[in-house]
Amino acid sequence: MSEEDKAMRIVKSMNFDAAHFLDHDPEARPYARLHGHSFTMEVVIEGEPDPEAGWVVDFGDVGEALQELHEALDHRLLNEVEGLERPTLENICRWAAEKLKTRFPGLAEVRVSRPSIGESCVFTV
Ligand SMILES: Nc1nc2c(c(=O)[nH]1)N=C([C@H](O)[C@H](O)COP(=O)(O)OP(=O)(O)OP(=O)(O)O)CN2
Ligand SMILES: [Zn+2]
Repeated sequence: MSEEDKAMRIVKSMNFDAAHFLDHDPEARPYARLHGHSFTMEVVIEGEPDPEAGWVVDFGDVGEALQELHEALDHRLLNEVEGLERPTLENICRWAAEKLKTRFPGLAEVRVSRPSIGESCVFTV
């Protein structure tokens, strides 16, 4: 593998706690009832490090963008967040990718997990 084939990826994460319900199948599943989780969101940005700065993207800029998402999600009822009416892990990944991809053209993945119950989704953008 040549140097050009090697990709550099940076990862930044944030945690949030939120409530939701998934009521498309209210008869069969307990999660149609309102309940909450602790979530972790990770964003992966790929690119060549800028030769002067030595970084792909400043973690400070990624942190600012994640702080905006944190504000939109933390301690919210996710079903009430615009665009997240069916708040599965899959849809939270897509929602976050839509918010981030213009600002970070190198956005490669969004991962959202519920570490305490071992569930996660990885969206390759
Ligand atoms: N593919 C997906 N499947 C499920 C999702 C999802 O986002 N993507 N989400 C859920 C619910 O959020 C559910 O609350 C997850 O909890 P569960 O797996 O049931 O685990 P818990 O520990 O919270 O539930 P207990 O019943 O207390 O064990 C379901 N599926
Ligand atoms: Zn749930």
